[in-house]
Amino acid sequence: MTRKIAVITGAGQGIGRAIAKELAAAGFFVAASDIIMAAAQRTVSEIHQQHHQAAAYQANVINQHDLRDLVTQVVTEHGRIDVMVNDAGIVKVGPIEQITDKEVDDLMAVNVKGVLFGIQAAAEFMKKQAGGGKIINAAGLGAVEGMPLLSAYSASKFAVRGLTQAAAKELAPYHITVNAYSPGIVNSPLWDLINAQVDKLDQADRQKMLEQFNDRIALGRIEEPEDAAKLVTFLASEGADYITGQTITVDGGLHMS
Ligand SMILES: NC(=O)c1ccc[n+]([C@@H]2O[C@H](COP(=O)([O-])OP(=O)(O)OC[C@H]3O[C@@H](n4cnc5c(N)ncnc54)[C@H](O)[C@@H]3O)[C@@H](O)[C@H]2O)c1
Repeated sequence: MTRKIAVITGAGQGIGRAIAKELAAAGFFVAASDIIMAAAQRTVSEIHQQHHQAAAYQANVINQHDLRDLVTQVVTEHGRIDVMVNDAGIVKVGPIEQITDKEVDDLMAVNVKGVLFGIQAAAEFMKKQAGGGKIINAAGLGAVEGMPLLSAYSASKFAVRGLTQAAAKELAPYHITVNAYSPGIVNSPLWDLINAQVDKLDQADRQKMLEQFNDRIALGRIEEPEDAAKLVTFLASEGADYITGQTITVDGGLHMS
């Protein structure tokens, strides 16, 4: 059987890195991309140390042509693309009245346009190949529940749900499934960044922020990147062939639908 090919954005650290390693361990060739090439290369070294297959690529997801070039290069080198994981994302914490025009633009560019451009780049090739493909997007708690002090971030993640549903309907005739994974509070550099931003808030806002998370994780522990990566690996597998348009929560019971 030929090896399946997976492309991952934001693979340099955190959840994206865990996804890259899990998919490689599951037998995929992994194209690990990140805006920071050295970070993508570190992930690839770790995959090679485990005797699995991967290569590093540089791509900034806010640029449509970067994602087109990335997927084109992978398809040129490996003949196809079976899975596209649009993981890259950023966050901004703060009171709604203080969010700047630029911060909103940055959030929307990475979290929304980055996912849209990734879907476009993958769909172009998946439509033409036998067997279609699987597109998997990063959502998050902010995609299922609007959160105070994370308003623009929540808006960007709600948009990912909308994109996931629209693309799933549009691409279904081509045997392409589109789903999203929705982690909770993950032990990753992004969460460290949220904590650093929370520390700068005034006392009342800090309290508001912490109350929405504290004691809410039913399983009683913070999420590890591997917890989310295992869901993505399932969504990338044949076991998920009949699942599309879904935003699936993996958060230890933080949000219950
Ligand atoms: N950490 C959490 O608690 C959490 C919770 C829910 C959802 N998420 C989502 O999961 C995804 C990954 O989160 P994480 O915690 O691993 O974040 P992270 O900050 O640890 O890692 C994100 C990676 O994306 C890369 N990146 C950032 N901007 C980019 C760009 N423009 N182009 C390409 N790469 C870029 C970074 O270099 C980094 O390697 C994000 O979409 C995030 O919103 C995270």
